[in-house]
Amino acid sequence: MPAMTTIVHVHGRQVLDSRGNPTVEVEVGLDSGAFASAAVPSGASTGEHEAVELRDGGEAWGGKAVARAVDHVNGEIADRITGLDARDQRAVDLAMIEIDGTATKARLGANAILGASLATAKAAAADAGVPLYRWIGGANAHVLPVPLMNVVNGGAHAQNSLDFQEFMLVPGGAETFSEALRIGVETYHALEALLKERGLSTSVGDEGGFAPDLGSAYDACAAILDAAERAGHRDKVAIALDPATSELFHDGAYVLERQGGTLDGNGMIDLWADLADRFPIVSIEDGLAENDWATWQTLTDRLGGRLQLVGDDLFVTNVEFLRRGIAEKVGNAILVKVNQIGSLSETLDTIELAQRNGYATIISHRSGETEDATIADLAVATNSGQIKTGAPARSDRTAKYNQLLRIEDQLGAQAAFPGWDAFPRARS
Ligand SMILES: C=C(OP(=O)(O)O)C(=O)O
Ligand SMILES: [Mg+2]
Repeated sequence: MPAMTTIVHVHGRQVLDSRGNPTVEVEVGLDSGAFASAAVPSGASTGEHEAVELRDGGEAWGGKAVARAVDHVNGEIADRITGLDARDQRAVDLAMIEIDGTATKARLGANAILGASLATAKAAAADAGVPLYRWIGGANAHVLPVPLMNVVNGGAHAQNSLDFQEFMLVPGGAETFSEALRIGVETYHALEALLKERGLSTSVGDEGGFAPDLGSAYDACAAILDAAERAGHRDKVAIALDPATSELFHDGAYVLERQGGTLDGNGMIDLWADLADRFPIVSIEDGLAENDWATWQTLTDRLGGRLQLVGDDLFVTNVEFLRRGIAEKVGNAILVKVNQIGSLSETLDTIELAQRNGYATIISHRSGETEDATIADLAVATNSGQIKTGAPARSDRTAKYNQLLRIEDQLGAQAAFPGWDAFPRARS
């Protein structure tokens, strides 16, 4: 007899993401009547080795590749997973991976597979009558993440004078998630006032952070600290950077086009060391390019004892790349983006491998997002302790922050918040 959690309905459609580009949304319905949908995010500064999404640049409605992904959801994927038990997440994910038949999900599309994968988990949670974080994480899911809030944007996410992509505020001195969020928004608002006073632009980049024409990374870090000071939170915040340097790496050199100048790998390491000497920096993501593994080793050797060094493009949420990183002592943390690998089960495998090997895990959005807040639940489910989901403004980003506020409220006294403990290397 089929279980009440048998998948009886799978339907995909196009919806818009935060950049106004079409993306995939998938609905999954179960025999019990439980029902859920999930929408898939999309990056701009994508890693070369990410799972392949079927996506066209900017062609709203009728974008041919997204339409193909949707057709695959409504055709092959629906045919294959209808009749499976939604509680068997791995079986559902493996079935889709198998019929795709490629190493990178390029045939059916990582966006088609991920939409069905996440909607399956949400439908199963709905059927069980438990929150998604509890369904995915089980009895011990209780740690709210420290938010790495991207308040100054540059690089591929903005058209300003900053070569580096993200300057994030880290309110690790808070006692709770909601206090951290309050520190974040008050500093964000103070930063806006400060930029206005200096005659700088307060228009924003893709993730809602301001995109002013600041002169350099030094000026961006100083402006964030000035804003924190003005908001009365200077003693409770630190800074995290994501320079996304794969975007800057050309012919073996790092080309800082907007600021002028070119650095080699060791020059980049010197720059990070100098910035970390001058500012309270706790984390640097993609401080070197995705294929510059040898220099990454030097970076980790030099700065890994005192900084969180995060692989995003470097590891692409993929156990194979992370295994290499662990073996070669490269990096000490991994950015986790569900659409880089394309299924929930594989994402959980990567997180588990990282946690077992002492690598910190930061659950992350993409620069192209939707109102889907699954990553908020995923952060609590895995007790990751850190989340990266943009500025505390614009509803594609606040959807995640608001979901974390709900979870904190639901957990009540059970909710834990790691604060600076989430950054053990930066504390030593
Ligand atoms: C969120 C990021 O940007 P994107 O989604 O464009 O890769 C990132 O590089 O960490
Ligand atoms: Mg990144």
